[in-house]
Amino acid sequence: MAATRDGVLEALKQITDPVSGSDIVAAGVVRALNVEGDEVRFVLEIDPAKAKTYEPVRDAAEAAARSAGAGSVSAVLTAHSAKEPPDLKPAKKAEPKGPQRVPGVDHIIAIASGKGGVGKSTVAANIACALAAEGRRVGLLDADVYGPSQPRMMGVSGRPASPDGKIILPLRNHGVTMMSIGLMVNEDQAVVWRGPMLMGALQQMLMQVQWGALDCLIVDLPPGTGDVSMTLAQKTEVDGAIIVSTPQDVALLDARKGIDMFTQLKVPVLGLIENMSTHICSNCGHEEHIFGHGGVKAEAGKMGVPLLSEVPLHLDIRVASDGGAPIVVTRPDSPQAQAFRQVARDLVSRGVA
Ligand SMILES: Nc1ncnc2c1ncn2[C@@H]1O[C@H](COP(=O)(O)OP(=O)(O)OP(=O)(O)O)[C@@H](O)[C@H]1O
Repeated sequence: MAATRDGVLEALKQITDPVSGSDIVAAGVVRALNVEGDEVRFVLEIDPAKAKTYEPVRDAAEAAARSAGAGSVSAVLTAHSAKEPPDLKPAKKAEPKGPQRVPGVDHIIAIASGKGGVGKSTVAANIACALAAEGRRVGLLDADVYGPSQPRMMGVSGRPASPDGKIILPLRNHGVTMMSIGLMVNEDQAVVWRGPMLMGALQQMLMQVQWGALDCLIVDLPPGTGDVSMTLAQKTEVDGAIIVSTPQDVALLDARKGIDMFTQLKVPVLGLIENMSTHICSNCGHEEHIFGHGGVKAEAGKMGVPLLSEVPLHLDIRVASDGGAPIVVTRPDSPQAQAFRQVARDLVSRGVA
């Protein structure tokens, strides 16, 4: 008669496992039982240290299989592995990830301000162009959803192409690769974004724009300490933040809030830039401290952050920005441009850009 799998198993169950005391099937010693016609093969998986003890068990198992109708029996003693069996369950859902790097981008520097109108975008555009002048591969992301001004300042327009509907091709001018939320909406369209839309747009501009290999990506944030700044710091590894402030008391108070926010978000504050520090008359060169002088420096000292630069209020800076080429590009050797170029050199020498 031909052996059956159940018949062989029944016969093997009559043999006691010397280690556990139960039968060798229940003890999990019998593995890979294969019955084909009158040929029976199985493995006895055992602790290798007990091989001698199991010799008679194997003989008994072979005899039992024969008694169940097997013509030829092959019973092999193998060592059970110490390794856990592979876990074939679907992989657990990934834990929420911490801040991520943008592929290809070595450093990210956020340019922030506590309040609007202090010249944050002017500073961002000039620092980006100044870094490019230092030979760095630079990107500029205009994330100022409430008033995207980089297309105007950097002299770019037109909608960015997206050949496959997923990757967005950035634009380029003055040696800077750039992308602005302003290029995705109509220029005069008041952008009323809700929190989740803001975060989605920011993520899209960071991750879906083909930035290429960059030494540094400058992010021009909206003023204040809102959703965009928080999202950027929480989702992306930001190497540092630069806070722009005018010498006015109110601007300084707000700058302090900005510094606190970045400190809480564990983003190093690289320093403060005092913009519109002194007014230099474009006619006679006379210098006037319209908003007072020394306040930002004193505040920076108190907070233990460096004052990176004091940028004067100068007509040329505004005219250049409004004309689509920052002063660092139009008059690179002017003292006004040097105020930005010095910051760029400083960032490069600190290894953050
Ligand atoms: N140092 C400066 N000298 C002369 N004009 C300046 C200077 N800095 C900025 N401006 C001008 O001030 C205006 C506001 O600057 P900018 O748009 O950079 O400010 P912002 O802080 O980015 O404003 P927003 O809050 O709207 O984003 C612009 O017209 C700009 O050209």
